Amino acid sequence: MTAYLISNARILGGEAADLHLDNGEIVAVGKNLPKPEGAQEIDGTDLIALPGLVDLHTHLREPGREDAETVLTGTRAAALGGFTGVHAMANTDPVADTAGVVEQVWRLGREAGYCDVFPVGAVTVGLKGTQLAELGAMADSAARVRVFSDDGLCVWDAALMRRALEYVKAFGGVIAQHAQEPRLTQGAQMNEGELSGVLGLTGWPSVAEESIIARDILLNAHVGSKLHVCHLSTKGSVEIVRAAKKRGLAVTAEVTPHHLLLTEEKATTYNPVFKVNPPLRTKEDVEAVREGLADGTIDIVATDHAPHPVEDKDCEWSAAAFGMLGLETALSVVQHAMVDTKLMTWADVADRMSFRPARIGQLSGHGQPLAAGAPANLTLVDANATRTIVPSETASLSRNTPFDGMQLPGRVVATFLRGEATVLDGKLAK
Ligand SMILES: NC(=O)N[C@@H](CC(=O)O)C(=O)O
Ligand SMILES: [Zn+2]
Ligand SMILES: [Zn+2]
Repeated sequence: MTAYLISNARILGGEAADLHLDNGEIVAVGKNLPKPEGAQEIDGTDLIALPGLVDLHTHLREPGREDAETVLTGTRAAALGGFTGVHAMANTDPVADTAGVVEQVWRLGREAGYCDVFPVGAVTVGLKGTQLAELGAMADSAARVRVFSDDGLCVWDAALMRRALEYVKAFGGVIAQHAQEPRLTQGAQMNEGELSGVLGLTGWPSVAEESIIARDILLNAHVGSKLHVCHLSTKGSVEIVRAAKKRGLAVTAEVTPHHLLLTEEKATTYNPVFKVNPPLRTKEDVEAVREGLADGTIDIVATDHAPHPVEDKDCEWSAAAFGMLGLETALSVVQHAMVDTKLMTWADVADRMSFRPARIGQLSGHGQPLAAGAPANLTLVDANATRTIVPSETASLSRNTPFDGMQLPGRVVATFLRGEATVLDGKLAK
């Protein structure tokens, strides 16, 4: 295995230091480290060293929709985005609701070798919302599942949600809820408001999200388990989570890069690339989720990378699939929305995109400080670079990025997974 000496990189955007990687670990971090024999040198001057990013919410589509994405292509996109660990959502075909399927996804990740893949287990059999899946068997499998979600669909039955929370408590698992009251969002196409009226698209009220979040926080307080809120998107949701945390109630929450940057006005284009679940909201909501992420009310950024093939997006708005790509643009969007606006530091970025998601996912080898003895999972970022997003340049099998043509700051220069380069010079290294 190649050893690396990365010289003069700014650790978490702070002071510059050298990093010596060997045998899958960070051997040393310090000033003027001697060059170890045979080590490959990387000039880290002006680059920021971050712990390998961890995504709690990725759709890799395999098994079942290999026309949209595979574990291989999705983890290549992840590595290019600076990630060393991704949680693969369960809404595949077959659904990841058994030990067999989660082990298959986990193994495909190991074989691909670009990024560790941590399968999320379905909460209910077939995502049907009626019967609990084999949560314990998935937890005990080789994939060691700790995060469970019916994402794409809400576990709307309160009794079932309660039982799921109770069940995972035994092994410290977490239920990640896609908070969407289904009766309030029937046929919904975009955010509910003045604009949805003007455009003639069925609206998706904020309260459909907020009512489930409030209910689940109370349910979880009753059970004493772990609740995580997926892709929170409204000002009201931020306020509910903030109030709950103030009361000492256990809840964690995520926001996507696109909800930190884009607003419902994108729907005026009628271009379904902007159609997503939950929908893009208002400027006021964007400000609130930014503030919530900055003050720690929202724990993490999660991409909700949701690849869809051209035929599911190249159609009229109401017929198109919900979802956007996110892995390769996440860090740039967060830099643009949060760092360049001075709302967060790079240390905060490390916290929200690596330390905390790893903690919520209960990963031992990821989300650790860049210090001697830690697994060498890290990424080097050139924050001074700018790039124009070109859909055809993605490593993903799909092209549905909402940032097409946008100029965004920052570029991932290198990514290391247990000391092995997955990305070098901004390109896949293997
Ligand atoms: N976010 C989306 O719009 N779509 C996701 C499902 C989801 O995250 O709810 C998908 O699987 O395509
Ligand atoms: Zn979802
Ligand atoms: Zn999702």
